[in-house]
This record gives sequence, structure tokens and C-alpha cells, in this order.
Amino acid sequence: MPVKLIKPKRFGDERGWFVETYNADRYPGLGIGATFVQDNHSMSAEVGTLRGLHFQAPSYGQDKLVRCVRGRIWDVAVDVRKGSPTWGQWVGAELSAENGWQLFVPIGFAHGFVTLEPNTEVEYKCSGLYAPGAEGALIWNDPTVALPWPLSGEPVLSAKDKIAPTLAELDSPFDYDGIPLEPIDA
Ligand SMILES: Cc1cn([C@H]2C[C@H](O)[C@@H](COP(=O)(O)OP(=O)(O)O[C@H]3O[C@@H](C)C(=O)[C@@H](O)[C@H]3O)O2)c(=O)[nH]c1=O
Repeated sequence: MPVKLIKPKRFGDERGWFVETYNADRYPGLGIGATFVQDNHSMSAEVGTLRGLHFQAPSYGQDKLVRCVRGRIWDVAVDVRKGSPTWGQWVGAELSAENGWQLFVPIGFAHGFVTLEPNTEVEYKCSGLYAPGAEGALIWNDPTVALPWPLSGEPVLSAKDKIAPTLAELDSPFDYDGIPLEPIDA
């Protein structure tokens, strides 16, 4: 499945608004045919907290449907499929509680985000269960990928994210599946 940016329709009225954040009938029509089995929610206290770039290896791969429910993030999916013509290329978008946008990050991509506001909360659906033994990572500041992180200093990182391998060092567990990388709006 391709990377997708989804801009769900909000129905506003005098009380506020309503939005469907996932619909098993409609989302497959947007190219998101994943069956989600786990929902995650994280809060990052400081601006500039960077989580990523993460993936789980097959057969524990995870498609992720990501949204920001408080504050603002820059969210990114990096193509780490071996043999991909777009290996090391990426799709990024600003997701916020205000815009309600979602990024669909398919299996074969490393995922990460940086927070742009304090106390930012992110929720995402995953098509695979957490499998700590299958976790893999790519270093956030890989020189080949050269992500334009919107940071005004050093990021706040977990100990594990500080020592992730570079793209050149990464023994990617994913093979190219023929699906092009396109920053497509659903
Ligand atoms: C990811 C995960 C973590 N944990 C636990 C392990 C650890 O004690 C604590 C924090 O884990 P981490 O440091 O891995 O959390 P974090 O750095 O937020 O990891 C997440 O980053 C984003 C970018 C992703 O794409 C996710 O798939 C996941 O890798 O939560 C679970 O119990 N279940 C889970 O699914």
C-alpha cells in the first residue's frame, strides 16, 4: 500500500465538530486496506521531542495510521525497502490537532515525528502487534536521507534512538513491493 495523506472531513455545528477518524468500509477505498489490531497514544512534553525512525521487521510489520490529537507534529515516512527506486526517499506532513490530518505509513517504511508544541499527543492505529524483538530503526539524522526536521536545536531523543544505524549500515528486512512512493492525498 502507498503512503497517503488523509484529510478527513469534519462536520461542524454549533456544538463543535464531528469526524470519522477511521471507517473500515471507506478507508480501503482510499488505499488503506490494513486491518488494525493495536492503537497507540504517546505524549511528548517538550517541543523538539523526536521519536523515530522506527519499524518492525516481517512478519511483525506494521502499517500505521497516524494523527495528532493535541499540539502539532512533523510526521515522516522513509522508504527502507531494499531495491526500491525511491530507497531513502520520504514523505512528510505537518499533522496537528487543529487540521486533523492523518498520515498512512505502510510496512516497508521507517516512521518518525518531531513535536512542534509542548505536551503534544499522537495516536496511531497499527496493523501488527508490538513485537519488541522485531523492532528496527534508522538514525533520525542520516546524511543520505537528510530529513528537513523543523528543529531549532538538538532534539530530545530516547537512548535507543541515539544509536540507531544509518541507511548505509541498515540491513533492511523489507523488499521492494513495486508500489511507488508518491505523496498522494487520499
Ligand atoms: C511501541 C511500543 C512501546 N511499548 C513500551 C516499550 C517502552 O517501555 C515504552 C516506550 O517505547 P518506545 O521508546 O519504543 O516508544 P516510541 O519511541 O514512542 O516508539 C514509537 O515510535 C513511533 C515513531 C512509532 O512509529 C511506533 O511504532 C513506536 O516505534 O513503551 C509498548 O508497550 N508497546 C508498544 O507498542
